[in-house]
Amino acid sequence: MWGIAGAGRAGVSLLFRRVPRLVSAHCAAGCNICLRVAAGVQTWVQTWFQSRAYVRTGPHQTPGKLMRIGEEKKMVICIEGNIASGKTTCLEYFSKSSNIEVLTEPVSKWRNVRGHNPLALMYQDPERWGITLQTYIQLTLLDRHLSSISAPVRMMERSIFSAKYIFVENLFRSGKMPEVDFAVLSEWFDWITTNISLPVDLIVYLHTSPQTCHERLKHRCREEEKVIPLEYLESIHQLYEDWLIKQTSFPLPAPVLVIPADHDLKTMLHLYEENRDKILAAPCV
Ligand SMILES: Nc1ncnc2c1ncn2[C@@H]1O[C@H](COP(=O)(O)OP(=O)(O)O)[C@@H](O)[C@H]1O
Ligand SMILES: Cc1cn([C@H]2C[C@H](O)[C@@H](COP(=O)(O)O)O2)c(=O)[nH]c1=O
Repeated sequence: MWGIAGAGRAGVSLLFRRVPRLVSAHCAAGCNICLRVAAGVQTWVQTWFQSRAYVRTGPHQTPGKLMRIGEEKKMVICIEGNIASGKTTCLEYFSKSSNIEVLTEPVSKWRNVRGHNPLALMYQDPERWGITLQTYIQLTLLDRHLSSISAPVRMMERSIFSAKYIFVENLFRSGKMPEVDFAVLSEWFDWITTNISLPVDLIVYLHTSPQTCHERLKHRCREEEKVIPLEYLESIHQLYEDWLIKQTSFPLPAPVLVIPADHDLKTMLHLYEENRDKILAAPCV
C-alpha cells in the first residue's frame, strides 16, 4: 500500500483549494462543464486519499514523499563496490541470518528483458545502448528499493544512487553518453528521488583495488563482461572513491562503513563477522 509521507488533512485541503483555481484558469465564468469536472476531480482525490493516505510517523519520515506503508521501521543497508568486488558473496554470507533479507542486483533482468540483452548491447556499443540499459537499471533498482520484505533488515546490492552517481556518470564523463540521454536520465532520477521516499541507513563499501576486481571478473567469466578492460574498472573505482571515501562528488544517502575487500575469501568472511554488530547497529534515520 502507498501513502504520502506527512500528507494529512492539510495536504488534502490544499489540493481541494487548487482544483477550482485550475478550473477558473480555463473558464473564468465557471461554465457547467468546468464545475462538473471540478466536482469529479474533488471526489476522486477525496476517495483516493481516504483509501490510501497515511501520515508517516516512523523513523524514515520525509514529508511530502510517496512511500510504501509498513516499510518505515525497517533498516536498509546497501552493499556497494566495483564490479566483481565481492558484493554478491557478501550478501550470500549475510543471507544466512534470519533477521536479514537480502536483495541481489537483478542482473538476470538486465541480461534478458523480453528476449533482449541490454547489458551485452551496452558493452558492445555504449553510445547507442547506454541510455537503454541505464533506464532499465534505474527502474529495476527502484523496484528493489520499494519491494516489501518481511525481515526487519533489508540488505541490498547497490542502489539507485550508485547506478546514477557511478555508472551513468561514468558513461557521460567518458563521452560515451550523449548529453541529451544524460539529461533525460537525470530528470528521471531527480523526479524519483524528490517524490519517492528511498531511505538508506548504511552504505557498506567493499573497498578493493581495480586489479583485484579485474582478476575476479576474469575468474567469474560473465560472457558480456569479457570486453571490460582494467581502465574501465579504474574509472568506476575513482568515481566510488570520490563519492564514498573523499565524499566530494555527490550527496551521501547514508553513513558509510568501509571494509577492505582485497583479501581471500576466508579472511573476508571473518571480516564480515567482525563487522556484523557495526552493520546491524546502524540507526534507522
Ligand atoms: N574474497 C574473494 N577472494 C577471491 N575471489 C572472490 C572473493 N570474493 C568473491 N570472489 C569471486 O569473485 C567473483 C566476483 O564475486 P561476486 O561476489 O560475484 O562480486 P560482485 O557481486 O561484487 O560482482 C566470483 O567468482 C566470486 O566467487
Ligand atoms: C548498477 C549498474 C551495473 N552495471 C553493470 C556492471 C556489471 O557488468 C553488471 C553488474 O555486475 P556486478 O558484478 O554486480 O557489479 O552490471 C551497469 O552497467 N550499470 C549500472 O548502473
